[in-house]
Amino acid sequence: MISKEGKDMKPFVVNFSDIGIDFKGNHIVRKYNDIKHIFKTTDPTLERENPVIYEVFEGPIQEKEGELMFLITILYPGTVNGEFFMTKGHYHTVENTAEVYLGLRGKGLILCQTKKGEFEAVEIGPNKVVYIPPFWAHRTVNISDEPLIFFAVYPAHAGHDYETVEKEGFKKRIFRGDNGILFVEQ
Ligand SMILES: O=P(O)(O)OC[C@H]1O[C@H](O)[C@H](O)[C@@H](O)[C@@H]1O
Ligand SMILES: [Fe+2]
Repeated sequence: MISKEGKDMKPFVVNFSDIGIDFKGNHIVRKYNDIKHIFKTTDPTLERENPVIYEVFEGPIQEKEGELMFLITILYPGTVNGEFFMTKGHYHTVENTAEVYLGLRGKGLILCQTKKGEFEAVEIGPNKVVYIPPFWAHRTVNISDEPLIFFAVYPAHAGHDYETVEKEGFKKRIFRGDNGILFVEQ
C-alpha cells in the first residue's frame, strides 16, 4: 500500500490515461473566478460560467526533502478575450530547486523568468522534455485547441511562491493572433 509516511513507503506504480488518473494524492482544481486576476482583461461570460481552467493530480508524496513530487496537469483550451488560458505560475519557495516537464498531449509554452529579469518561453508538447532550472519562475500557457496535458516532477520540499509572481507578473502575455500567437509586453 501507498503511505504518505516516507518510512513506510514501498515502490509503487500508478496509471494514467486521457480518461482517468489513479493518483491518490491531492486534486487541485482552478476555476476561472479563482484565477481571473492573472489575465489582462475579464470576460463576463467566463465569470458567469466559471469553467475549470486547469486541474492538477499530485502523486501521494510527502512534501519533504528527499522525496520527488510528481503530477499530471490538464490545462484546458480557451482564451480570455484572446489571451490564452494559463496557470498562475510560481517560483519555488526553496529557490534552488529545479523541475522537469514531459509533454503528453496538446501544445503549449512555458514562460520562465528570473528575479534578475531574464525571460524565456519554451515549447511543451508530446515528445518534449522541458528542464526548468533552479531560480526560474514558470507558468504554462495552452496555445492549442485541445487540452494540454503534461507530467512534471520536482523536489517535494520545493514549495510554491505565488506572491512574487502576483506582484511582478510575467514579462510577456500570450495572445491568439491572426497568424498564430502574439507576445505582448505586460
Ligand atoms: O501551481 P500553479 O502555478 O497553479 O501551476 C499548476 C501546477 O503546474 C505544474 O504542474 C507544477 O509542476 C505544479 O507544481 C503546479 O501546481
Ligand atoms: Fe514548480
